[in-house]
Amino acid sequence: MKRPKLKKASKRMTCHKRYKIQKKVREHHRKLRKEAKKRGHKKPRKDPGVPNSAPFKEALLREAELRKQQLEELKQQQKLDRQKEQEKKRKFEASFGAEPSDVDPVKEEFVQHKAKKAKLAKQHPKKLYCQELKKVIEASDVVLEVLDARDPLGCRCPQVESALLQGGQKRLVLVLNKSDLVPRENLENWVNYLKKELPTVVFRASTNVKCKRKITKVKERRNIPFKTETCIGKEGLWKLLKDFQEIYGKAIQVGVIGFPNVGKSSLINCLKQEQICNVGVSMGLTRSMQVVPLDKQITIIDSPSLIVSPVNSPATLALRSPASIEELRPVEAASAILSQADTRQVVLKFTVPDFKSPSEFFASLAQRRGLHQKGGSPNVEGAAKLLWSQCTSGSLGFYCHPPPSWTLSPHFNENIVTDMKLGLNLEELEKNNAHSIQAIRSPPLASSILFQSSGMTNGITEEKDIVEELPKQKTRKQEEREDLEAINSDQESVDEEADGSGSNMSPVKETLTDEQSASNIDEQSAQSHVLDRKSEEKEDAYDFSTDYV
Ligand SMILES: Nc1nc2c(ncn2[C@@H]2O[C@H](COP(=O)(O)OP(=O)(O)OP(=O)(O)O)[C@@H](O)[C@H]2O)c(=O)[nH]1
Repeated sequence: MKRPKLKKASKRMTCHKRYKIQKKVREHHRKLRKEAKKRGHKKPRKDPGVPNSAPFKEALLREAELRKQQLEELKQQQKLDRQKEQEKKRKFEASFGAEPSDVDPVKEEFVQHKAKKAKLAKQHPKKLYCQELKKVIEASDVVLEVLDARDPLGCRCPQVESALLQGGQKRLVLVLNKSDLVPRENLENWVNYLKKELPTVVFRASTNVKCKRKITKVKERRNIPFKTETCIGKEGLWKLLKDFQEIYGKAIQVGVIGFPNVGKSSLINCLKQEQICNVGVSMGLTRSMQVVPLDKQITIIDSPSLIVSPVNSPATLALRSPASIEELRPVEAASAILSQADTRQVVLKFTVPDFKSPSEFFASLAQRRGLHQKGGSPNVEGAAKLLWSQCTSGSLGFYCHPPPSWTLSPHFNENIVTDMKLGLNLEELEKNNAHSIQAIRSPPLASSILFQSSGMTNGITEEKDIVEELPKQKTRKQEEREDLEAINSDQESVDEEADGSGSNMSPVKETLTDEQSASNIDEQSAQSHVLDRKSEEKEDAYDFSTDYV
Protein backbone atom coordinates (compact mmCIF):
# COMPACT_ATOMS: atom_id res chain seq x y z
CA MET A 1 0.00 0.00 0.00
CA LYS A 2 1.26 3.41 -0.84
CA ARG A 3 1.96 5.49 2.25
CA PRO A 4 0.39 8.92 2.22
CA LYS A 5 2.90 11.69 1.87
CA LEU A 6 3.59 13.57 5.07
CA LYS A 7 2.30 17.06 5.02
CA LYS A 8 5.05 19.62 4.91
CA ALA A 9 5.42 21.61 8.10
CA SER A 10 4.04 25.05 7.74
CA LYS A 11 6.46 27.92 7.77
CA ARG A 12 4.02 30.21 9.43
CA MET A 13 5.22 31.83 12.57
CA THR A 14 4.27 34.57 14.93
CA CYS A 15 4.83 38.13 13.84
CA HIS A 16 7.04 38.61 16.88
CA LYS A 17 9.35 35.85 15.71
CA ARG A 18 9.36 37.00 12.11
CA TYR A 19 10.24 40.56 13.07
CA LYS A 20 12.92 39.22 15.36
CA ILE A 21 14.47 37.30 12.46
CA GLN A 22 14.29 40.32 10.21
CA LYS A 23 15.90 42.45 12.88
CA LYS A 24 18.69 39.92 13.35
CA VAL A 25 19.33 39.78 9.60
CA ARG A 26 19.50 43.58 9.47
CA GLU A 27 21.91 43.61 12.40
CA HIS A 28 24.02 40.94 10.76
CA HIS A 29 24.26 42.90 7.54
CA ARG A 30 25.09 46.06 9.44
CA LYS A 31 27.84 44.20 11.26
CA LEU A 32 29.27 42.88 8.01
CA ARG A 33 29.25 46.35 6.50
CA LYS A 34 30.93 47.79 9.57
CA GLU A 35 33.64 45.12 9.51
CA ALA A 36 34.22 45.62 5.80
CA LYS A 37 34.52 49.35 6.42
CA LYS A 38 37.04 48.72 9.16
CA ARG A 39 39.10 46.59 6.80
CA GLY A 40 39.12 49.48 4.36
CA HIS A 41 36.62 48.09 1.89
CA LYS A 42 34.62 50.88 0.37
CA LYS A 43 31.24 50.45 -1.22
CA PRO A 44 31.89 50.19 -4.97
CA ARG A 45 30.71 53.26 -6.80
CA LYS A 46 27.73 52.79 -9.00
CA ASP A 47 28.53 53.08 -12.69
CA PRO A 48 26.73 56.22 -13.86
CA GLY A 49 26.48 54.76 -17.39
CA VAL A 50 26.93 56.59 -20.66
CA PRO A 51 24.69 59.62 -21.12
CA ASN A 52 22.35 59.57 -24.08
CA SER A 53 23.89 62.73 -25.46
CA ALA A 54 27.37 61.17 -25.70
CA PRO A 55 28.68 60.61 -29.23
CA PHE A 56 29.43 56.99 -30.22
CA LYS A 57 27.36 55.71 -27.30
CA GLU A 58 26.67 52.41 -29.04
CA ALA A 59 30.35 51.76 -29.69
CA LEU A 60 31.31 52.60 -26.11
CA LEU A 61 28.71 50.27 -24.68
CA ARG A 62 29.85 47.42 -26.95
CA GLU A 63 33.44 47.99 -25.88
CA ALA A 64 32.49 47.91 -22.23
CA GLU A 65 30.53 44.70 -22.74
CA LEU A 66 33.50 43.10 -24.47
CA ARG A 67 35.85 44.09 -21.63
CA LYS A 68 33.46 42.65 -19.09
CA GLN A 69 33.29 39.39 -20.99
CA GLN A 70 37.08 39.15 -21.22
CA LEU A 71 37.42 39.74 -17.50
CA GLU A 72 34.84 37.08 -16.80
CA GLU A 73 36.70 34.58 -19.01
CA LEU A 74 39.99 35.35 -17.35
CA LYS A 75 38.50 34.73 -13.93
CA GLN A 76 36.99 31.47 -15.10
CA GLN A 77 40.33 30.37 -16.54
CA GLN A 78 42.14 31.20 -13.31
CA LYS A 79 39.60 29.24 -11.32
CA LEU A 80 40.02 26.20 -13.58
CA ASP A 81 43.81 26.40 -13.30
CA ARG A 82 43.59 26.51 -9.54
CA GLN A 83 41.30 23.51 -9.43
CA LYS A 84 43.59 21.56 -11.77
CA GLU A 85 46.59 22.33 -9.61
CA GLN A 86 44.84 21.21 -6.46
CA GLU A 87 43.69 18.03 -8.13
CA LYS A 88 47.24 17.31 -9.31
CA LYS A 89 48.58 17.84 -5.80
CA ARG A 90 45.97 15.59 -4.26
CA LYS A 91 46.60 12.81 -6.79
CA PHE A 92 50.33 13.01 -6.27
CA GLU A 93 50.02 12.75 -2.51
CA ALA A 94 47.53 9.91 -2.73
CA SER A 95 49.59 7.79 -5.15
CA PHE A 96 53.10 8.28 -3.73
CA GLY A 97 52.46 9.45 -0.19
CA ALA A 98 55.11 12.07 -0.75
CA GLU A 99 55.18 15.79 -1.31
CA PRO A 100 55.09 16.99 -4.90
CA SER A 101 58.05 19.04 -5.93
CA ASP A 102 56.25 22.36 -5.60
CA VAL A 103 55.37 21.78 -1.91
CA ASP A 104 57.96 23.04 0.54
CA PRO A 105 58.83 20.00 2.72
CA VAL A 106 59.85 22.17 5.69
CA LYS A 107 56.60 24.05 5.60
CA GLU A 108 54.68 20.82 5.18
CA GLU A 109 56.43 19.32 8.20
CA PHE A 110 55.72 22.42 10.26
CA VAL A 111 52.05 22.29 9.33
CA GLN A 112 51.86 18.58 10.15
CA HIS A 113 53.59 19.16 13.50
CA LYS A 114 51.17 21.96 14.32
CA ALA A 115 48.17 19.86 13.39
CA LYS A 116 49.43 16.99 15.54
CA LYS A 117 49.98 19.32 18.47
CA ALA A 118 46.58 20.92 18.09
CA LYS A 119 44.99 17.48 18.07
CA LEU A 120 46.87 16.47 21.21
CA ALA A 121 45.96 19.75 22.89
CA LYS A 122 42.31 19.12 22.18
CA GLN A 123 42.25 15.49 23.19
CA HIS A 124 44.80 15.38 26.00
CA PRO A 125 45.71 18.92 27.09
CA LYS A 126 47.52 17.77 30.22
CA LYS A 127 49.72 15.40 28.24
CA LEU A 128 50.73 18.25 25.97
CA TYR A 129 51.55 20.43 29.00
CA CYS A 130 53.65 17.60 30.38
CA GLN A 131 55.56 17.18 27.13
CA GLU A 132 56.15 20.90 26.85
CA LEU A 133 57.31 21.17 30.44
CA LYS A 134 59.77 18.34 29.93
CA LYS A 135 61.12 20.08 26.86
CA VAL A 136 61.58 23.31 28.83
CA ILE A 137 63.43 21.55 31.64
CA GLU A 138 65.64 19.66 29.19
CA ALA A 139 66.49 22.80 27.25
CA SER A 140 67.27 24.95 30.31
CA ASP A 141 70.55 25.52 32.09
CA VAL A 142 68.87 27.57 34.80
CA VAL A 143 65.29 27.12 35.93
CA LEU A 144 63.29 29.88 37.63
CA GLU A 145 60.51 28.42 39.76
CA VAL A 146 57.98 31.21 40.16
CA LEU A 147 56.15 31.22 43.50
CA ASP A 148 53.11 33.20 44.52
CA ALA A 149 54.27 35.16 47.59
CA ARG A 150 50.83 34.62 49.15
CA ASP A 151 51.55 30.90 49.52
CA PRO A 152 55.18 30.27 48.50
CA LEU A 153 55.40 26.75 49.85
CA GLY A 154 52.15 25.79 48.15
CA CYS A 155 53.69 26.83 44.83
CA ARG A 156 56.70 24.54 45.15
CA CYS A 157 56.45 21.18 43.47
CA PRO A 158 58.79 18.50 44.88
CA GLN A 159 58.27 16.16 41.91
CA VAL A 160 59.35 18.74 39.35
CA GLU A 161 62.27 19.90 41.50
CA SER A 162 63.47 16.27 41.81
CA ALA A 163 63.15 15.76 38.05
CA LEU A 164 65.22 18.86 37.57
CA LEU A 165 67.93 17.70 39.94
CA GLN A 166 68.26 14.47 37.97
CA GLY A 167 68.94 16.52 34.86
CA GLY A 168 72.61 17.09 35.82
CA GLN A 169 74.15 20.53 35.91
CA LYS A 170 70.97 22.55 36.15
CA ARG A 171 70.49 25.40 38.57
CA LEU A 172 67.25 26.20 40.35
CA VAL A 173 66.23 29.68 41.54
CA LEU A 174 63.06 30.62 43.43
CA VAL A 175 61.30 33.81 42.34
CA LEU A 176 58.89 35.19 44.93
CA ASN A 177 56.41 36.96 42.68
CA LYS A 178 53.25 38.92 43.58
CA SER A 179 55.15 40.23 46.58
CA ASP A 180 52.97 43.35 46.56
CA LEU A 181 50.07 41.27 47.88
CA VAL A 182 51.62 40.28 51.23
CA PRO A 183 52.64 42.33 54.27
CA ARG A 184 56.28 43.41 54.34
CA GLU A 185 57.21 41.50 57.52
CA ASN A 186 55.75 38.33 56.08
CA LEU A 187 57.68 38.77 52.86
CA GLU A 188 60.93 39.18 54.80
CA ASN A 189 60.19 36.04 56.81
CA TRP A 190 59.60 34.04 53.64
CA VAL A 191 62.77 35.29 51.97
CA ASN A 192 64.77 34.33 55.05
CA TYR A 193 63.14 30.90 55.06
CA LEU A 194 63.51 30.08 51.38
CA LYS A 195 67.03 31.43 50.86
CA LYS A 196 68.41 28.80 53.25
CA GLU A 197 67.70 26.21 50.60
CA LEU A 198 67.86 27.98 47.24
CA PRO A 199 68.76 31.40 45.84
CA THR A 200 65.58 33.46 46.18
CA VAL A 201 64.64 36.66 44.34
CA VAL A 202 61.87 39.03 45.44
CA PHE A 203 59.84 40.15 42.45
CA ARG A 204 56.77 42.14 41.58
CA ALA A 205 55.73 41.85 37.97
CA SER A 206 54.23 44.83 36.30
CA THR A 207 50.50 44.50 35.85
CA ASN A 208 49.81 47.78 34.16
CA VAL A 209 48.45 46.81 30.78
CA LYS A 210 45.00 48.23 30.44
CA CYS A 211 43.39 47.08 27.26
CA LYS A 212 39.80 46.00 27.14
CA ARG A 213 39.88 44.25 23.82
CA LYS A 214 41.10 40.73 23.20
CA ILE A 215 44.45 40.65 21.43
CA THR A 216 45.39 37.48 19.65
CA LYS A 217 48.14 38.70 17.38
CA VAL A 218 51.67 38.85 18.69
CA LYS A 219 52.38 41.92 16.55
CA GLU A 220 49.49 43.85 18.08
CA ARG A 221 50.45 42.74 21.57
CA ARG A 222 53.94 44.05 21.08
CA ASN A 223 52.59 47.47 20.16
CA ILE A 224 51.10 47.97 23.60
CA PRO A 225 53.38 50.36 25.47
CA PHE A 226 55.08 48.72 28.42
CA LYS A 227 55.63 50.72 31.58
CA THR A 228 58.46 49.43 33.70
CA GLU A 229 58.03 51.49 36.83
CA THR A 230 55.70 48.99 38.53
CA CYS A 231 58.09 46.10 37.99
CA ILE A 232 60.29 45.55 41.03
CA GLY A 233 63.20 43.15 41.43
CA LYS A 234 64.15 43.13 37.76
CA GLU A 235 67.70 44.40 38.31
CA GLY A 236 68.38 41.77 40.97
CA LEU A 237 67.16 38.98 38.70
CA TRP A 238 69.15 40.29 35.73
CA LYS A 239 72.29 40.39 37.87
CA LEU A 240 71.69 36.81 38.97
CA LEU A 241 71.20 35.62 35.38
CA LYS A 242 74.40 37.40 34.33
CA ASP A 243 76.22 35.61 37.20
CA PHE A 244 74.94 32.28 35.86
CA GLN A 245 76.04 33.16 32.37
CA GLU A 246 79.56 33.85 33.68
CA ILE A 247 79.55 30.57 35.61
CA TYR A 248 78.55 28.58 32.52
CA GLY A 249 80.84 30.64 30.29
CA LYS A 250 78.40 30.43 27.37
CA ALA A 251 75.00 31.60 26.30
CA ILE A 252 72.38 30.22 28.66
CA GLN A 253 68.76 29.14 28.42
CA VAL A 254 66.55 30.04 31.36
CA GLY A 255 63.32 28.09 31.82
CA VAL A 256 60.44 29.61 33.76
CA ILE A 257 58.18 27.10 35.50
CA GLY A 258 55.41 27.26 38.07
CA PHE A 259 51.79 26.52 38.82
CA PRO A 260 49.06 28.38 36.93
CA ASN A 261 48.71 32.12 37.41
CA VAL A 262 51.82 32.58 39.53
CA GLY A 263 52.99 35.18 37.02
CA LYS A 264 55.46 33.34 34.75
CA SER A 265 54.47 35.23 31.63
CA SER A 266 54.28 38.56 33.50
CA LEU A 267 57.84 38.01 34.72
CA ILE A 268 59.11 37.38 31.19
CA ASN A 269 57.30 40.48 29.90
CA CYS A 270 58.98 42.51 32.64
CA LEU A 271 62.44 41.22 31.75
CA LYS A 272 61.85 41.74 28.04
CA GLN A 273 59.99 45.05 28.62
CA GLU A 274 57.49 44.05 26.02
CA GLN A 275 54.11 42.32 25.95
CA ILE A 276 55.66 39.26 24.42
CA CYS A 277 53.80 36.59 26.39
CA ASN A 278 50.12 36.24 27.02
CA VAL A 279 49.04 37.46 30.44
CA GLY A 280 45.59 37.14 31.89
CA VAL A 281 43.47 36.30 34.88
CA SER A 282 42.31 32.99 33.47
CA MET A 283 44.37 29.99 34.54
CA GLY A 284 46.36 27.88 32.11
CA LEU A 285 46.66 30.59 29.50
CA THR A 286 50.10 29.48 28.37
CA ARG A 287 49.76 26.20 26.52
CA SER A 288 53.13 25.59 24.98
CA MET A 289 56.72 26.67 25.43
CA GLN A 290 57.70 30.06 24.08
CA VAL A 291 61.30 31.04 23.51
CA VAL A 292 62.12 34.68 24.13
CA PRO A 293 65.66 35.94 23.58
CA LEU A 294 66.50 38.56 26.23
CA ASP A 295 69.91 39.39 24.80
CA LYS A 296 72.65 37.62 22.85
CA GLN A 297 73.65 35.54 25.85
CA ILE A 298 70.41 34.89 27.70
CA THR A 299 67.29 33.24 26.32
CA ILE A 300 64.25 32.77 28.47
CA ILE A 301 61.60 30.08 27.92
CA ASP A 302 58.00 30.39 29.07
CA SER A 303 56.29 27.11 29.86
CA PRO A 304 52.76 25.87 30.41
CA SER A 305 51.82 25.55 34.05
CA LEU A 306 52.70 22.54 36.19
CA ILE A 307 50.00 19.91 36.47
CA VAL A 308 48.48 19.42 39.90
CA SER A 309 48.04 15.88 41.10
CA PRO A 310 44.50 14.98 42.25
CA VAL A 311 45.90 13.73 45.59
CA ASN A 312 46.22 17.31 46.88
CA SER A 313 43.78 18.92 49.31
CA PRO A 314 40.62 20.52 47.86
CA ALA A 315 41.95 24.01 48.73
CA THR A 316 45.19 23.32 46.83
CA LEU A 317 43.25 21.96 43.87
CA ALA A 318 40.99 25.00 43.90
CA LEU A 319 43.94 27.39 43.94
CA ARG A 320 46.33 25.63 41.59
CA SER A 321 44.32 23.66 39.07
CA PRO A 322 42.67 25.46 36.14
CA ALA A 323 40.09 22.69 35.94
CA SER A 324 39.09 23.11 39.58
CA ILE A 325 36.28 25.49 38.85
CA GLU A 326 34.73 22.94 36.48
CA GLU A 327 35.50 19.84 38.52
CA LEU A 328 34.79 21.13 42.01
CA ARG A 329 32.18 23.67 40.91
CA PRO A 330 32.57 27.32 41.98
CA VAL A 331 30.87 27.08 45.37
CA GLU A 332 32.85 24.01 46.42
CA ALA A 333 36.15 25.45 45.13
CA ALA A 334 35.62 28.79 46.86
CA SER A 335 34.41 27.05 50.06
CA ALA A 336 37.61 24.99 50.13
CA ILE A 337 39.67 28.18 49.90
CA LEU A 338 37.50 29.91 52.50
CA SER A 339 37.94 27.03 54.95
CA GLN A 340 41.69 27.75 55.05
CA ALA A 341 41.28 31.49 55.63
CA ASP A 342 40.85 33.42 58.85
CA THR A 343 37.09 34.05 59.10
CA ARG A 344 37.33 37.29 61.10
CA GLN A 345 39.74 38.86 58.61
CA VAL A 346 37.60 37.72 55.68
CA VAL A 347 34.59 39.45 57.24
CA LEU A 348 36.59 42.66 57.71
CA LYS A 349 38.10 42.55 54.23
CA PHE A 350 34.83 42.07 52.38
CA THR A 351 32.78 44.13 54.86
CA VAL A 352 30.09 41.50 55.20
CA PRO A 353 28.29 40.31 58.37
CA ASP A 354 29.67 37.40 60.35
CA PHE A 355 28.83 34.06 58.76
CA LYS A 356 28.43 30.49 59.91
CA SER A 357 28.71 28.67 56.60
CA PRO A 358 30.38 29.42 53.25
CA SER A 359 27.01 29.71 51.51
CA GLU A 360 25.96 32.35 54.04
CA PHE A 361 29.15 34.26 53.25
CA PHE A 362 28.64 33.98 49.48
CA ALA A 363 25.05 35.21 49.85
CA SER A 364 26.24 38.26 51.83
CA LEU A 365 29.04 38.88 49.34
CA ALA A 366 26.62 38.69 46.43
CA GLN A 367 24.33 41.21 48.15
CA ARG A 368 27.24 43.52 48.81
CA ARG A 369 28.58 43.35 45.24
CA GLY A 370 25.18 43.56 43.60
CA LEU A 371 25.26 40.06 42.15
CA HIS A 372 21.64 39.09 41.83
CA GLN A 373 19.72 36.38 40.10
CA LYS A 374 16.45 36.65 38.29
CA GLY A 375 13.91 37.66 40.87
CA GLY A 376 16.44 39.50 43.01
CA SER A 377 17.85 36.58 45.03
CA PRO A 378 21.63 36.76 45.67
CA ASN A 379 23.76 34.94 43.15
CA VAL A 380 25.73 32.63 45.41
CA GLU A 381 27.58 30.95 42.56
CA GLY A 382 28.64 34.30 41.11
CA ALA A 383 29.98 35.40 44.48
CA ALA A 384 31.88 32.12 44.86
CA LYS A 385 33.41 32.63 41.45
CA LEU A 386 34.37 36.16 42.37
CA LEU A 387 36.24 35.00 45.47
CA TRP A 388 37.89 32.17 43.56
CA SER A 389 39.09 34.42 40.75
CA GLN A 390 40.39 37.05 43.18
CA CYS A 391 42.41 34.37 44.98
CA THR A 392 43.81 32.82 41.82
CA SER A 393 44.61 36.06 40.01
CA GLY A 394 46.50 38.95 41.54
CA SER A 395 43.88 41.06 43.22
CA LEU A 396 43.20 39.68 46.70
CA GLY A 397 45.98 39.97 49.24
CA PHE A 398 46.41 37.14 51.74
CA TYR A 399 49.42 35.60 53.39
CA CYS A 400 50.70 32.41 55.04
CA HIS A 401 53.25 32.08 57.80
CA PRO A 402 56.41 30.11 56.99
CA PRO A 403 56.87 26.94 59.07
CA PRO A 404 58.15 27.79 62.59
CA SER A 405 61.44 25.94 62.14
CA TRP A 406 63.44 25.45 58.99
CA THR A 407 63.98 21.92 57.70
CA LEU A 408 65.62 20.84 54.49
CA SER A 409 63.12 19.58 51.92
CA PRO A 410 63.13 15.76 51.67
CA HIS A 411 64.23 15.81 48.02
CA PHE A 412 67.28 18.00 48.78
CA ASN A 413 70.54 17.37 50.63
CA GLU A 414 73.36 19.60 51.85
CA ASN A 415 75.46 19.01 48.72
CA ILE A 416 72.64 20.06 46.41
CA VAL A 417 72.06 23.21 48.47
CA THR A 418 75.75 24.13 48.21
CA ASP A 419 75.89 23.35 44.48
CA MET A 420 72.87 25.51 43.76
CA LYS A 421 74.51 28.55 45.31
CA LEU A 422 78.03 27.94 43.98
CA GLY A 423 79.66 30.94 42.30
CA LEU A 424 76.79 33.33 43.05
CA ASN A 425 77.19 36.69 44.72
CA LEU A 426 74.70 36.00 47.50
CA GLU A 427 75.47 39.19 49.40
CA GLU A 428 74.53 41.30 46.43
CA LEU A 429 71.39 39.24 45.95
CA GLU A 430 70.43 39.87 49.57
CA LYS A 431 71.03 43.59 49.16
CA ASN A 432 68.88 43.69 46.02
CA ASN A 433 66.11 41.78 47.79
CA ALA A 434 66.19 44.19 50.74
CA HIS A 435 65.96 47.07 48.29
CA SER A 436 63.00 45.47 46.50
CA ILE A 437 61.18 44.81 49.77
CA GLN A 438 61.53 48.48 50.67
CA ALA A 439 60.35 49.61 47.23
CA ILE A 440 57.20 47.47 47.22
CA ARG A 441 54.03 49.05 48.53
CA SER A 442 52.82 46.24 50.75
CA PRO A 443 49.38 45.99 52.33
CA PRO A 444 49.31 46.45 56.12
CA LEU A 445 49.32 43.27 58.18
CA ALA A 446 46.08 44.26 59.95
CA SER A 447 44.06 44.34 56.73
CA SER A 448 45.45 41.13 55.24
CA ILE A 449 43.85 37.74 55.42
CA LEU A 450 45.78 34.96 57.10
CA PHE A 451 45.66 31.76 55.09
CA GLN A 452 46.55 28.22 56.20
CA SER A 453 48.95 26.70 53.68
CA SER A 454 48.70 23.00 52.87
CA GLY A 455 52.45 22.77 52.22
CA MET A 456 54.15 21.80 48.99
CA THR A 457 51.86 20.87 46.13
CA ASN A 458 52.21 17.50 44.47
CA GLY A 459 52.55 17.74 40.74
CA ILE A 460 52.68 15.32 37.83
CA THR A 461 55.77 15.05 35.70
CA GLU A 462 55.11 11.82 33.79
CA GLU A 463 52.55 11.51 31.04
CA LYS A 464 51.56 8.03 32.21
CA ASP A 465 50.36 9.43 35.57
CA ILE A 466 47.90 11.74 33.93
CA VAL A 467 44.27 10.79 34.01
CA GLU A 468 42.46 12.89 31.46
CA GLU A 469 38.86 13.70 32.13
CA LEU A 470 36.43 12.77 29.42
CA PRO A 471 35.74 15.82 27.29
CA LYS A 472 32.43 17.40 28.16
CA GLN A 473 29.63 17.69 25.66
CA LYS A 474 30.20 21.04 24.03
CA THR A 475 27.52 23.52 23.18
CA ARG A 476 27.42 24.83 19.66
CA LYS A 477 28.40 28.27 20.90
CA GLN A 478 31.57 26.84 22.47
CA GLU A 479 32.42 24.97 19.29
CA GLU A 480 31.95 28.08 17.20
CA ARG A 481 34.17 30.07 19.58
CA GLU A 482 36.86 27.38 19.42
CA ASP A 483 36.74 27.36 15.63
CA LEU A 484 37.13 31.11 15.57
CA GLU A 485 40.08 30.92 17.94
CA ALA A 486 41.70 28.22 15.82
CA ILE A 487 41.36 30.41 12.76
CA ASN A 488 42.83 33.34 14.68
CA SER A 489 45.78 31.33 15.95
CA ASP A 490 46.44 29.99 12.46
CA GLN A 491 46.34 33.50 11.12
CA GLU A 492 48.73 34.54 13.88
CA SER A 493 51.25 31.85 13.05
CA VAL A 494 51.04 32.70 9.36
CA ASP A 495 51.62 36.36 10.21
CA GLU A 496 54.59 35.47 12.37
CA GLU A 497 56.05 33.28 9.68
CA ALA A 498 55.64 36.01 7.15
CA ASP A 499 57.34 38.44 9.54
CA GLY A 500 60.09 36.05 10.38
CA SER A 501 59.78 37.52 13.85
CA GLY A 502 58.28 34.49 15.55
CA SER A 503 60.45 32.43 17.81
CA ASN A 504 61.23 28.86 16.87
CA MET A 505 58.40 27.59 19.03
CA SER A 506 55.16 29.41 18.41
CA PRO A 507 53.06 30.42 21.35
CA VAL A 508 49.67 28.75 21.39
CA LYS A 509 47.26 30.70 23.45
CA GLU A 510 43.64 30.09 24.01
CA THR A 511 42.59 33.66 24.55
CA LEU A 512 44.34 36.79 25.56
CA THR A 513 42.67 38.56 28.41
CA ASP A 514 44.71 41.62 28.91
CA GLU A 515 45.50 42.99 32.25
CA GLN A 516 42.69 45.03 33.55
CA SER A 517 41.93 46.52 36.87
CA ALA A 518 41.91 43.31 38.81
CA SER A 519 38.88 43.74 40.98
CA ASN A 520 36.93 45.11 38.04
CA ILE A 521 37.66 42.13 35.89
CA ASP A 522 36.76 39.72 38.64
CA GLU A 523 33.41 41.36 39.11
CA GLN A 524 32.90 41.52 35.39
CA SER A 525 33.65 37.84 35.00
CA ALA A 526 31.30 36.96 37.79
CA GLN A 527 28.62 39.21 36.32
CA SER A 528 29.12 37.88 32.81
CA HIS A 529 28.90 34.36 34.17
CA VAL A 530 25.53 35.25 35.64
CA LEU A 531 24.42 36.98 32.46
CA ASP A 532 25.57 34.05 30.34
CA ARG A 533 23.52 31.67 32.38
CA LYS A 534 20.56 33.97 32.38
CA SER A 535 20.64 34.42 28.66
CA GLU A 536 21.01 30.69 28.14
CA GLU A 537 17.94 30.12 30.26
CA LYS A 538 16.05 32.83 28.46
CA GLU A 539 17.02 31.83 24.95
CA ASP A 540 13.95 30.81 23.03
CA ALA A 541 13.69 28.25 20.25
CA TYR A 542 15.00 30.53 17.53
CA ASP A 543 18.67 30.21 16.58
CA PHE A 544 19.81 32.74 14.05
CA SER A 545 22.76 30.77 12.73
CA THR A 546 20.62 27.79 11.74
CA ASP A 547 18.06 29.77 9.83
CA TYR A 548 20.23 32.36 8.21
CA VAL A 549 22.69 31.22 5.55
N1 LIG B 1 49.36 41.89 42.03
C1 LIG B 1 50.15 41.22 41.18
N2 LIG B 1 49.59 40.50 40.20
C2 LIG B 1 50.40 39.83 39.36
C3 LIG B 1 51.81 39.84 39.48
N3 LIG B 1 52.33 39.06 38.51
C4 LIG B 1 51.29 38.58 37.80
N4 LIG B 1 50.14 39.04 38.30
C5 LIG B 1 48.77 38.73 37.82
O1 LIG B 1 48.56 37.34 37.89
C6 LIG B 1 47.75 36.90 36.79
C7 LIG B 1 48.43 35.76 36.08
O2 LIG B 1 49.61 36.22 35.47
P1 LIG B 1 50.31 35.40 34.27
O3 LIG B 1 51.60 36.09 33.99
O4 LIG B 1 49.37 35.20 33.16
O5 LIG B 1 50.58 34.04 34.99
P2 LIG B 1 51.14 32.67 34.36
O6 LIG B 1 51.88 31.97 35.42
O7 LIG B 1 51.88 32.93 33.10
O8 LIG B 1 49.78 31.93 34.06
P3 LIG B 1 49.50 30.66 33.10
O9 LIG B 1 49.67 31.14 31.70
O10 LIG B 1 48.09 30.32 33.44
O11 LIG B 1 50.45 29.58 33.47
C8 LIG B 1 47.56 38.11 35.92
O12 LIG B 1 46.29 38.61 36.20
C9 LIG B 1 48.64 39.07 36.35
O13 LIG B 1 48.24 40.40 36.23
C10 LIG B 1 52.38 40.62 40.55
O14 LIG B 1 53.58 40.69 40.77
N5 LIG B 1 51.50 41.27 41.36
